[in-house]
Amino acid sequence: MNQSSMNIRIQAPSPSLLLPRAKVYSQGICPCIRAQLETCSNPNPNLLKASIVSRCPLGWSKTSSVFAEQPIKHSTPGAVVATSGSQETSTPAVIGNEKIGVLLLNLGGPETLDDVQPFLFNLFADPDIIRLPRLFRFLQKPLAQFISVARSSKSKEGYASIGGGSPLRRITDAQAEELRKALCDKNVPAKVYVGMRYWHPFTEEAIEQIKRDEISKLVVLPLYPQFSISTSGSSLRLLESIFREDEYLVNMQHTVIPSWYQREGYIKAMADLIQKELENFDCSEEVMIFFSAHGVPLAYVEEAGDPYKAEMDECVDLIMEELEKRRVNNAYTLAYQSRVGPVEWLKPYTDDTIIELGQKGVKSLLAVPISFVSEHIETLEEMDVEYKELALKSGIEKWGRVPALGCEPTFISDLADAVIESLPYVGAMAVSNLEARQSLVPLGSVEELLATYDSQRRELPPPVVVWEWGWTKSAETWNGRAAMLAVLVLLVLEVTTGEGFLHQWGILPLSW
Ligand SMILES: C=CC1=C(C)c2cc3[nH]c(cc4nc(cc5[nH]c(cc1n2)c(C)c5CCC(=O)O)C(CCC(=O)O)=C4C)c(C)c3C=C
Ligand SMILES: [Fe+2]
Repeated sequence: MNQSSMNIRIQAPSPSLLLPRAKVYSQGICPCIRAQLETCSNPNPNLLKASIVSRCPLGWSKTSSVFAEQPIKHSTPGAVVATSGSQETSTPAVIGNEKIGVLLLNLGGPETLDDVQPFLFNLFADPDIIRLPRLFRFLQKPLAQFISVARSSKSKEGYASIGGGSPLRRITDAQAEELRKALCDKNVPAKVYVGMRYWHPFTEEAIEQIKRDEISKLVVLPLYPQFSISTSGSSLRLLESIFREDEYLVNMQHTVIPSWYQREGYIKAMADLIQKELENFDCSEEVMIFFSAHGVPLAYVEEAGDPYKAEMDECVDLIMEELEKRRVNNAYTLAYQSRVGPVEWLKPYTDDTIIELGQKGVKSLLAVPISFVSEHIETLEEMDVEYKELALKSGIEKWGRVPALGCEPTFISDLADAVIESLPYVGAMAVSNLEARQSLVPLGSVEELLATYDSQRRELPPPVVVWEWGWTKSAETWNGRAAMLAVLVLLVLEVTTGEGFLHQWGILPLSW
């Protein structure tokens, strides 16, 4: 299922989070569809706009006109009453009667080595990372405990080598502050919050602060350029469950930006970084530009319909088009890194590709981390140490790496524009008045979005070792499941008691 097919689904609004489609506000409206829209009787023209724009045969892209027809009612320059400061202390930003908030969603990372195992537990306890068959959902936490304990020594080594913890919180906080300043400069004072999925500050903590600050309009912005069920999808699902159960939140005006990899500012910022890094090579035109994205298990894409790969391919094409406009015509390739466990992940794998490129005689490689906008363990350790070493062993003579975007000003300014452009789309989950509901455009929901990609929410082949022993498609029988259950119970007992026949026989893996 690709992005276009997602957009053409026009459904009755469900009482849920409101999702403007990223393409609507990033690409504007092309002349060839304007006529169609004018005659369109669809009650929710923005969804139609989005679908047509994404397939526009003219390849027409961004103009600033798309929202000119729908002025931001609450954004009155000069009506600024207060600006925001840090998450804990400041007065929320107010425009007119509205207090605007932006919630940045991210993964989170362990800040110390002691945090590594509980962080991994949170990650593996997420049903969007390991989705168990309904019958075995009760095993999610014991299994997460088992895997996190088994994997933590390997992970700790990685975090130790990058200074004893993840830099993610520090960088995300800095991005939040820069975004706040950029919004303020654009006359949209807002308070910016950080909500992490697996470590502090948890999404729940950010939401509590948002309530304390009495934010009245919230823009939810996952810090992942491309959408994946396992990243933005997981955070949005969590957020939706929090919203559904909370009287204040259910009535709060909000909107979500599900992905933004195609925004002009982001693409230009990536192209700037690549161009700058190419200058460090003697023969820059001979350098292979090597995009390396975090992988996901293949089943996410092939069975659950995760748009991640399609969005990644499109993102790389857009960056290369931008570079070509600047007369940078280097060869390029895309591969996927950081797989966990033995199931098949998106291919080609980064390590295999590096070896192949070396065999083909490529001498200079510029690695570009593409799925994430901060430095993290997988750029600082996996790319800068492991892949560099592999490349040099494989015959590549010169290795370079593009830094992650971090607080790069063009990028932050574009995020601020994305927030501002989404403001006309805010609406509440629980709008009882039908007329009011229809004025909220476009109406969508996390459920709708996820359902489009991940319609039956089937179990996914989990990315960890345990599953290889039996929870494969062919083993979806009662017998297979019963056998797995027995194995799992034994494993859980082994981990919790530290004793058992697997330890005695040396069968229990030492690391994951
Ligand atoms: C777009 C980015 C990411 C996708 C997609 C993603 C999927 C995914 N990840 C795991 C397992 C692990 N991820 C870990 C760390 C980690 N993952 C991402 C991003 C994506 N993950 C980031 C930025 C980080 C690093 C955070 C930091 O601390 O700096 C880890 C822990 C590290 C390790 O032990 O290797 C695991 C485990 C799965 C299974 C998955 C898809 C199903
Ligand atoms: Fe990951």
